Amino acid sequence: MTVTARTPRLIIVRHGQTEWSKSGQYTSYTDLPLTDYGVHQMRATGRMLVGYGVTNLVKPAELKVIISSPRKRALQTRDLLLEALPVSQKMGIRMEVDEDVREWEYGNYEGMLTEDIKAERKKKGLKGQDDWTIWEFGCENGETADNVTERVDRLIAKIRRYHKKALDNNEFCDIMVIGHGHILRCLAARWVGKSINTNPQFMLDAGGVGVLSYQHHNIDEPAIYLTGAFLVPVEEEGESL
Ligand SMILES: O=C(COP(=O)(O)O)[C@@H](O)[C@H](O)[C@H](O)[C@H](O)COP(=O)(O)O
Repeated sequence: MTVTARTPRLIIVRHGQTEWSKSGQYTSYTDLPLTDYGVHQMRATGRMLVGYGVTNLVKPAELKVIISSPRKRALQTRDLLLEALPVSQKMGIRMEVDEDVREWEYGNYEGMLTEDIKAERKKKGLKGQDDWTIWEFGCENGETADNVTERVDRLIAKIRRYHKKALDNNEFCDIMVIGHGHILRCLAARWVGKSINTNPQFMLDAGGVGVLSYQHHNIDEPAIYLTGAFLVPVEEEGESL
């Protein structure tokens, strides 16, 4: 009997807590490490996320690629997520670092809080004072929504190539992207073809995990999982527990 491999998934992980994710300061290129709590968070998340236990979301052999932001907080998160796995299981995972996963470039707003950005814009008489959002107005001397859309779409195209190959060959293919608050919310929006020029209204705390996939086992029907049923996939019904 041929087993149908589970529909490919994209696991998105925002890095664990940093001093600035805690305070709400915008952090793009500033290369902060995780706080002690952030380290604890991602170790605990790793034990839940990857392994061969019945409650693990991702089985190491099915995790084909991890694509990380080049920032220290993302790479540290990746290492902590995999820390409990034996080397032999880590070796089968392709590790990539991709500039397209770096955080939205905040330009003048690096290190600032939302309320300070609004005050600054008011002082300068810029559009979007009380109602500034990064989605609509972007950042002074930083990236616009269009800039970010271009690189997120390039990233999605790469992921879809891996996923399509797996679907064509009936192979399992989970991919994990480890990045940042804004870039991953953009990724989720673009995954289902939505514009990011308006706030996509997704929440993703530091240390948060989300799952994107495809409906009906069809690469042309990308979708976002709303529930945790992926923890006990129906495909595993026949497996001994
Ligand atoms: O800097 C951010 C994300 O980068 P990272 O910590 O590397 O994931 C932002 O998301 C900030 O955390 C920002 O302060 C936050 O988005 C506040 O937004 P809002 O609640 O809409 O004012």
